[in-house]
Amino acid sequence: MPAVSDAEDTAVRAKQIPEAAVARLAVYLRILSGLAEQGTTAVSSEELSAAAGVNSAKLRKDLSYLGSYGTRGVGYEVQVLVSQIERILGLTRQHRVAVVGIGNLGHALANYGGFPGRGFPVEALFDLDADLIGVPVGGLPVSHMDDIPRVCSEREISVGIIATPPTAAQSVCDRLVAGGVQCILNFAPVVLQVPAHVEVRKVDLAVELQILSFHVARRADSAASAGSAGENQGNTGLPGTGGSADNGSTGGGRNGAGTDGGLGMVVR
Ligand SMILES: NC(=O)c1ccc[n+]([C@@H]2O[C@H](COP(=O)([O-])OP(=O)(O)OC[C@H]3O[C@@H](n4cnc5c(N)ncnc54)[C@H](O)[C@@H]3O)[C@@H](O)[C@H]2O)c1
Repeated sequence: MPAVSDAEDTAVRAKQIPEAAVARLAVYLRILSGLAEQGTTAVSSEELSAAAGVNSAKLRKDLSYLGSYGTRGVGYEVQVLVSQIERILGLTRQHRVAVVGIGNLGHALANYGGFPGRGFPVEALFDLDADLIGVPVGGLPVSHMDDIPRVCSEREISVGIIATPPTAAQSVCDRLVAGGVQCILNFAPVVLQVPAHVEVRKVDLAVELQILSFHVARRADSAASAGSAGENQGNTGLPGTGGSADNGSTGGGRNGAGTDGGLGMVVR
């Protein structure tokens, strides 16, 4: 039987990982990278799960998708885990990013210094406002949106961030795809049509707020019903049942690595 290569093994494992676990792996990676920078060489599942805000059983399950089970009494080797997560998330190479729509949000994204260190250098900015073209934002001059296909192709951009009004988003998306962009992060509140080989993630902050609202309402309802049950049953004032440990979607502590890994992302 032919030997299975590392790349094939990673591809097989990657297919088995649920979307929610992928988001949590990104959170573990951020924590582990911080530990590695501090010179920490090993971490226990309890330490890592507490830092990520998930329970340790879920953490161990997530890491088992990588084939990583840790060593009893020692825990996980930080650097090994970093490499495994980077490989499964496809972070062993840089992903060049273009931001389209350099308004309020686009300015913030272009000026944010946290992307390059995580493997996502911002290499191109686009808008159609004549006052913005050629003006540097975050050290990079803004190009005209008509140049998206050419510039993205020349600079080998693989991720496009759309921060335009919703009416412009599809035409911007089409230009990004024409320029060879394979992943699109869409902040505009609109559903995009893309070819099958292109991945889209939609960031809808209003949806996130509505989910938070749902949990606050559910907590209040649970507290009210626990209160009335307490009155009826001579309850001694034990805490109500409101607010499960989950964040209401697919796992993680309320403040920790839930579906969106704390990134506020929702799949289109
Ligand atoms: N600002 C926020 O906090 C926020 C939060 C959530 C979602 N959003 C969404 O993000 C998007 C951007 O929001 P904003 O507040 O930055 O808007 P904005 O109006 O400040 O900026 C939009 C920018 O897009 C440019 N633009 C318009 N048409 C374009 C085109 N065809 N090609 C290239 N650029 C084009 C405009 O010139 C402008 O510079 C909107 O869809 C908004 O709904 C914004």
